[in-house]
Amino acid sequence: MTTATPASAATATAEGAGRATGPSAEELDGTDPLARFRDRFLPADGVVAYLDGNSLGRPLRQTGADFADVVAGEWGTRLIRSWDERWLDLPLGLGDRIAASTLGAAPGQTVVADSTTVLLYKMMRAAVAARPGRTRILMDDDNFPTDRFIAEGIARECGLELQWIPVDKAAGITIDLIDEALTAASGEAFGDRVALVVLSHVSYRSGHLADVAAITARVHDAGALVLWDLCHSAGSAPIELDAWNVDIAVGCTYKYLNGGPGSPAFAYVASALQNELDQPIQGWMGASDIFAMAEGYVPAKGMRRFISGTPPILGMLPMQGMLELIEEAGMPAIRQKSIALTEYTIRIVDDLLTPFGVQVASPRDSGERGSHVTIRHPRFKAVTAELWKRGIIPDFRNPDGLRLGLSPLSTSFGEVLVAVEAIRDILADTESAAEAGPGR
Ligand SMILES: Cc1ncc(COP(=O)(O)O)c(C=O)c1O
Ligand SMILES: Nc1c(O)cccc1C(=O)C[C@H](N)C(=O)O
Repeated sequence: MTTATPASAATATAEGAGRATGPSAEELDGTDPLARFRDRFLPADGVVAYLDGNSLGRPLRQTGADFADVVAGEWGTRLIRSWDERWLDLPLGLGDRIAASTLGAAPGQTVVADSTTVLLYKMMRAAVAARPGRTRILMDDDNFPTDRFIAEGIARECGLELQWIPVDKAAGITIDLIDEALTAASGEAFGDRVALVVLSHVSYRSGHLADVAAITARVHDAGALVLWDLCHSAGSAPIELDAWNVDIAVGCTYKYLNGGPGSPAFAYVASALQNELDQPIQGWMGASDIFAMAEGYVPAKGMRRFISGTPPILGMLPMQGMLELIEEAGMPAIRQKSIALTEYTIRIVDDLLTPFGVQVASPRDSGERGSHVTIRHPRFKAVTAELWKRGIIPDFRNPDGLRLGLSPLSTSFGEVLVAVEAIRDILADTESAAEAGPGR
């Protein structure tokens, strides 16, 4: 049976908390201009607080019906004709829609295809080949494992060096760190050994938000290309790829774009660079004339060349519903809600959890923070397991980080309060159990 939605269940317990330093969860939910969107998501049985939309966004209520329509219509009735009628254009059409609503990018520069990992490989491999003679890839040492592993593989495959940028886990990636790394990679001119720099816009661990425009400009001063991983920012933080002069970006669609488990990723390549990049997985769907069945691969002009095989059309369905919500709400309002959620989270963590020795690992300045707040405590692995039993779902990241993921369109302030109060109670219980000693 489906119980109350997380938002309403959580709001009921919000009374009073946090009043000393700011509005309560109940007041914040009551005045939230985006509150109406919460009801557009499917309620989850037994879940009282879902704070993991930065790993897997929630499904929309409409998603089941959208699938049924496609199965009966485009697939079931139009059958193979749907490729000509809509599907062949979908990777680029949907890419343009993501670009307009969330990436600050003009049409013709974004494609939806493959997993994030595969697109990262294709883009990194193409980028290093476009800077012949340069021998290094630079990447921060706290980047997400898949980014690191792909770069390690490409370095091995192409005989390049992978130079790690050592990041301060709290301060994230800064312009000073980039300057130091590029200086260390200089031969005759600033950073002239570097082919490609790969960074994440929002750190999956700390939630630190990088200054993309400034860092990109610095990388360009060195004559290198930059690839930004947007997994943790697309749909939750403002992005202006064209204005920031970004070369290449890749992001997933199952977090804040709510595309569902394994939904295909997107890649952006600035127009001026597209025909210079040769991607390594040369499949027929990226060829200049798909149905010519010709001998020899000739890449399509523009973004189509980054497609390899048949695109996962069904996997592109749920995100289309979510893009409608994002278009309706607008990214400025989404960012405002994200900031309000993370500020409230930090306020009540300070109020309720610092007495237990919990530390905030995310930046305290909202201008430097994405949409999740990571808090640290040595007992958080066990605390997370207990929270999950109670229907409160954040996630744990080694060695001691509990991530509170706040999805602006689906998370309520009440959910945050319920979670933080539960963390306090569990820490208090385990502390008193420890004091009582063994045998209790
Ligand atoms: C920064 C970042 N890059 C990449 C990925 C994942 O890649 P894939 O979608 O291929 O699993 C994630 C999350 O899973 C991520 O957080
Ligand atoms: N992509 C994931 C998956 O397939 C299973 C479990 C979790 C994930 C995640 O998204 C992890 C996430 N990117 C992270 O930031 O840790």
